[in-house]
Amino acid sequence: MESSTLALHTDKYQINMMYAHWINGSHERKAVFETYFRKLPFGNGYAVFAGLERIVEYVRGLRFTEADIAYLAKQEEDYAPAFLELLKQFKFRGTIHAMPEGSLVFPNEPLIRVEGTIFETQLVETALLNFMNYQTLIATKASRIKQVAWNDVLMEFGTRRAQEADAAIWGARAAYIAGFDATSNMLAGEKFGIPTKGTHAHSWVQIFGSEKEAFEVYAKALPDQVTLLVDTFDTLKSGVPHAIQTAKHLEAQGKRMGGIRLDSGDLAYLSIEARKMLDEAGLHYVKITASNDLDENTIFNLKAQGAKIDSWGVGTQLITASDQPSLGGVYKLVEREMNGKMEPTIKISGNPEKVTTPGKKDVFRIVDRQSGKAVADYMCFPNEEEPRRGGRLRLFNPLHPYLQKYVQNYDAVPMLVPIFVNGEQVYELPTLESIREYHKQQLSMFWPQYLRKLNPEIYRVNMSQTVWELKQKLIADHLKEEE
Ligand SMILES: Nc1ncnc2c1ncn2[C@@H]1O[C@H](COP(=O)(O)OP(=O)(O)OP(=O)(O)O)[C@@H](O)[C@H]1O
Ligand SMILES: O=P(O)(O)OC[C@H]1O[C@H](OP(=O)(O)OP(=O)(O)O)[C@H](O)[C@@H]1O
Ligand SMILES: O=C(O)c1cccnc1
Repeated sequence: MESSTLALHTDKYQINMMYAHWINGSHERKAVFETYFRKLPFGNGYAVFAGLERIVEYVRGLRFTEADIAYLAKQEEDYAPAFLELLKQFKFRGTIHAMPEGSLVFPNEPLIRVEGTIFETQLVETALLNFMNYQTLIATKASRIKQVAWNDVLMEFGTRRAQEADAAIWGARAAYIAGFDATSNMLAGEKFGIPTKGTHAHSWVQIFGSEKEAFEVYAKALPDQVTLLVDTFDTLKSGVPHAIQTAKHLEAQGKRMGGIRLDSGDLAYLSIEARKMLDEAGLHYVKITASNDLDENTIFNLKAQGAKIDSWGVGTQLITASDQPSLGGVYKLVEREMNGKMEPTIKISGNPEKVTTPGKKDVFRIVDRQSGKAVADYMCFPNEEEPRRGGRLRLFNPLHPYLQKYVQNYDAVPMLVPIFVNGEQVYELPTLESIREYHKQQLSMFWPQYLRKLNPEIYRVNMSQTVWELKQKLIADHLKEEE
């Protein structure tokens, strides 16, 4: 999909608010929004931030086409022609900061910060959340799978089960960021340069008179990359013996068969038996691939059972993040222009978790210089000097003040980097390979207790005393107003 056609990829209420602001004359007022999520997905200890490349493409191409304008005019008679004329001229002129893709990220810290007129900042909310929430979710799921698969080969096979084409393609990219090695989706391969891999389907075997013939024909056509699916009839009695025969024929031509794929039955038992048969035939180099509704739990269990599987094809469970199919990232107003001056703003809620943290904030990752490990993420206002100077920092939990800790001798790594400044893109999009590399480095900066899949330790995300006090003050002001 062309990014320039995405201007209407927004909720109607955004356009209505833009219109009402325009009618009211308030559309040029400045605003600052921050995106964050409140709860980590899958009970994981971290999330893997993804979606920025798509966001950059979207913002760069954000224009209303003639067709968009005509559609809006037809949709709402209320929209005045002069408003539609303004939309025709629309270009995003704001400033965006975001975490780099592949960053490990945590609840309640800004991942993207958008500054600009209320007109433009309101418009982009829906699409930004759509891209960030999906891609971050899939990258996080993929990261959990990578954790259990270690150095085995991981192939993303999800396209047929993905929630439509964009999800398949951007999901394949998110999985690759988090450590998958390849995708079966050729368009994702072409678009992003992700390595592609594939075996063959049951239909390949079924269309021939025999499994043996099917294997031979396939190996003849693709002698340098053949992985044969051995479970169409009977894995151990027919599939593996036929695959061994084909491998021997290839050997006679000086070629090596790549592997076999198991796609049903007890994958632990079958892989152990198949490995024995292959080894006995001297085919130590032939790899075993497994697929069939795999996820991090089945892979972990199969490994615990001693399965002899070298490579995993993972589809449905990954691409649909089936155990938690959405990430609840939100986009909240934290500062507004009032009488020509910027001031913090808060949203109060009956649910304490939903009370926002006012003011435009920076996020620093506090990294202990001695160990090189991350200690906490620290949110403070742009004018707060402490972390920038490397001064002694107090990390405290406002709800449990005795849980405090002082840190010094640290590096404060700014996590929100400038992407657009006054509408100009200032961020050079990294290559996918360097994003993967950066993600690996990120993982190495965390102690294992934050990374483990089951019951991970909670990593600290702290706010400065000043941020906390402002939040309390705005809550108190609000209560006074209510009296
Ligand atoms: N040894 C094992 N331990 C735990 N889970 C396994 C083991 N072997 C296979 N599985 C998983 O169990 C599930 C089996 O699903 P299912 O019963 O649908 O497969 P099947 O009947 O073998 O094959 P088919 O897909 O042809 O129906 C899959 O998710 C598979 O990955
Ligand atoms: O199981 P997933 O993790 O989604 O991996 C992709 C699956 O897609 C293919 O089968 P297909 O879906 O065509 O049929 P099947 O599942 O009935 O074998 C393949 O054989 C895998 O089993
Ligand atoms: O290449 C494969 O084996 C493959 C690709 C997509 C889905 N299932 C299997």
